[in-house]
Amino acid sequence: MAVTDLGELQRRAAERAAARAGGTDRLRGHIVCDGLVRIFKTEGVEVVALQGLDLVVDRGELLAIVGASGSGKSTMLNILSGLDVPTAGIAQVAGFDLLTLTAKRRLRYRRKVVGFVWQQTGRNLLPYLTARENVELPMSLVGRANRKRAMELLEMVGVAHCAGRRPDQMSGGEQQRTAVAVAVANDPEVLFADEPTGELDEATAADVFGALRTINAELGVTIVIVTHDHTVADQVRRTVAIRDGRTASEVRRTARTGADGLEEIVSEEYAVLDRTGRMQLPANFVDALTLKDRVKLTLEQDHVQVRPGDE
Ligand SMILES: Nc1ncnc2c1ncn2[C@@H]1O[C@H](COP(=O)(O)OP(=O)(O)OP(=O)(O)O)[C@@H](O)[C@H]1O
Repeated sequence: MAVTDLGELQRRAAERAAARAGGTDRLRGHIVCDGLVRIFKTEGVEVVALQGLDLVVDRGELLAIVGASGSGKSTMLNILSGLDVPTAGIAQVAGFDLLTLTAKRRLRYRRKVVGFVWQQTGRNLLPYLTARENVELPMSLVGRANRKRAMELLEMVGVAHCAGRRPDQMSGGEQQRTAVAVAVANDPEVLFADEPTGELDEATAADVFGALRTINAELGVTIVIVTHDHTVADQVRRTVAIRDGRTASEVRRTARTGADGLEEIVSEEYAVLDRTGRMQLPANFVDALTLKDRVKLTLEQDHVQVRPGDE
């Protein structure tokens, strides 16, 4: 799918999301993490996996979260998916407070409010069911099997031709696109995808990202893709980087009309400023000027200047 479609798809996603929410004023903060802390204790040793992570995702957004191995991505996703409970902080998704969920509400949350796509295709699909039956299964779990809808969803993600095939008769990319259809079978408000393209080559991965973008635009589902693959930034409008259990920076891509009248995509890098005014400089900025220990700050009329401190 041409990346220049991104602006149009995002506009459509926002419209659908607003329709679902009952107005544009209710779009803010579909997912909210505030000062999220998760400490693991093993054999007397404490590991701080999340140390005050802040994140706000609006309704209808398609967002990627990137970070190196060990940065806390899985820990965050486990909390947001209701599998784990944070040590401290705020975690809310679609109005559900994930720190105080009862067992009953947790089940409802996991069955109806959120959908998942995992890296391992085996975790997404049952091997002895066809693609269509796989999509129908979560529907029947809530008593709403609907063959026509299952076919529509398979069509939306571009794998209608696989409806009658079992996973072992499909390619890795087709399986993951089917997994996207399964994940939205019960019309969830939020979809979490954990390394959905981790086992695929680049071209096949692009098809899966295309399927996620279409679902985002057509159904207005808020989508969070978690990955260590930085090329995902080319596939979405907003990419948030996590470092050491904190949100460190983000890249936003916006469509602009250039001087030649053609739409162009512009990428801009942002740092996340927390409530106490802390921010982290991107590693490449620090390296480029060999900044260390102390930097000199000057407040200008409309910006803040950061210089090496030893000048
Ligand atoms: N159950 C656990 N017990 C102890 N430490 C843990 C546990 N889960 C995660 N950690 C630690 O927390 C930190 C963050 O881990 P996490 O799995 O969230 O990172 P990640 O970004 O998802 O990495 P990867 O991309 O390799 O999956 C790591 O230092 C990890 O060793």
